[in-house]
Amino acid sequence: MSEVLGDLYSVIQKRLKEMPEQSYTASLVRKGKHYVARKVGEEAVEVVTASLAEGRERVISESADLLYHLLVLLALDGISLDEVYAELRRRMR
Ligand SMILES: N=c1c2ncn([C@@H]3O[C@H](COP(=O)(O)OP(=O)(O)OP(=O)(O)O)[C@@H](O)[C@H]3O)c2ncn1[C@@H]1O[C@H](COP(=O)(O)O)[C@@H](O)[C@H]1O
Repeated sequence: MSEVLGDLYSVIQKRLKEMPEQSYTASLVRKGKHYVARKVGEEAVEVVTASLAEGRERVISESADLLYHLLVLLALDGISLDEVYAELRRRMR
């Protein structure tokens, strides 16, 4: 699981560096950090809606969207996944 997130984060970092024309990540980031942050909020709401009313396949799909957009926001903030994992580890009891 964490390996998938780490691999995706690496791809996102590469897209931010190279900003290829056909990349969704690059097109998202060109719209600005406020736009990316708003997308994270929208995707979170979509997870909630799916969980309450749309069934497990939708929850899985919307959760993937949320994780992807969160990783883009973290990358824009220069926050590594290791920092987030370390915080989770610190809280673990
Ligand atoms: N994991 C994802 C991923 N998850 C979701 N999405 C995109 O997020 C969008 C979410 O759908 P929405 O309806 O909310 O948004 P939209 O209307 O398409 O777009 P907006 O105009 O609202 O931004 C879809 O366009 C999805 O394609 C993703 N786009 C890319 N990736 C991965 O990110 C990496 C880099 O991708 P590129 O930047 O496209 O090369 C690759 O490994 C991709 O597989």
